[in-house]
Amino acid sequence: MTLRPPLRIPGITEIPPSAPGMRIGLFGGSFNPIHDGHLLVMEETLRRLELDALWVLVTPGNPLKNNAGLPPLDTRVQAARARIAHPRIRVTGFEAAKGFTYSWQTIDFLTSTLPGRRFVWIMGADSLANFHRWQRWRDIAARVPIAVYVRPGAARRALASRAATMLDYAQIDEADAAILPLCAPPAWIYLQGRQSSLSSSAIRAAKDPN
Ligand SMILES: Nc1ncnc2c1ncn2[C@@H]1O[C@H](COP(=O)(O)OP(=O)(O)OP(=O)(O)O)[C@@H](O)[C@H]1O
Ligand SMILES: O=C(O)c1ccc[n+]([C@@H]2O[C@H](COP(=O)([O-])O)[C@@H](O)[C@H]2O)c1
Repeated sequence: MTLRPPLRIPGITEIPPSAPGMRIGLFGGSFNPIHDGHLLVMEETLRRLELDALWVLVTPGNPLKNNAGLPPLDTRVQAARARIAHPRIRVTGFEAAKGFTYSWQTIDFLTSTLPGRRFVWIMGADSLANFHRWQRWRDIAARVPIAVYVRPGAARRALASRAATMLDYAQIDEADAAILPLCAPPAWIYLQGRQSSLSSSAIRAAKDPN
């Protein structure tokens, strides 16, 4: 297992409270910076998957991205908290405290140490398009249901992707979104709905055109 040096920051890297039976969405991201597209995905998945909680997992660094220039974890966590005013959403950087690099590590840890929770991994359609490049992506799909939210410009690539094709048999109907957290994995859903064309990279480029 690849580990980073653990980074514990009080108030930033704790795991949110939970109880058996809770339906908990896990929404990982760099959030550099957080924007309304992220908030849209959170609102829609909370409502349509009938989640009790949504944990925003601010990553210490996406292993497939060049993370030079990525602001510190606590800066991104605090900025996300400042933008989110929802009683069921918690923002945490706990992956850093565990030294995790890959999402399978996070999912393996949460599902084994917090039994009985109904975890669902949430991602935008652009992430599904690259999901087959994630380390142990098949293990992730075998461990938790996955909700994919539509993103402008990514739909075709996402639905034709290697992961979507290989998991075709496990896709459930959009109308059944509310039962996704109860489904035995592999199970995934593609959610259409309100869309946002915002991206963190466009926001960064607008701020610093050089
Ligand atoms: N506008 C959007 N619509 C749907 N999903 C989104 C949108 N923006 C981000 N996401 C999803 O949110 C998660 C976190 O994304 P991330 O923090 O990398 O933002 P980003 O805007 O994609 O950043 P960047 O442009 O730097 O790649 C990912 O699963 C991504 O697919
Ligand atoms: O585990 C992997 O191999 C992996 C590869 C790419 C992205 N991820 C995770 O996907 C989430 C979205 O990342 P990002 O940078 O697109 O916001 C975040 O939680 C990353 O850690 C995970």
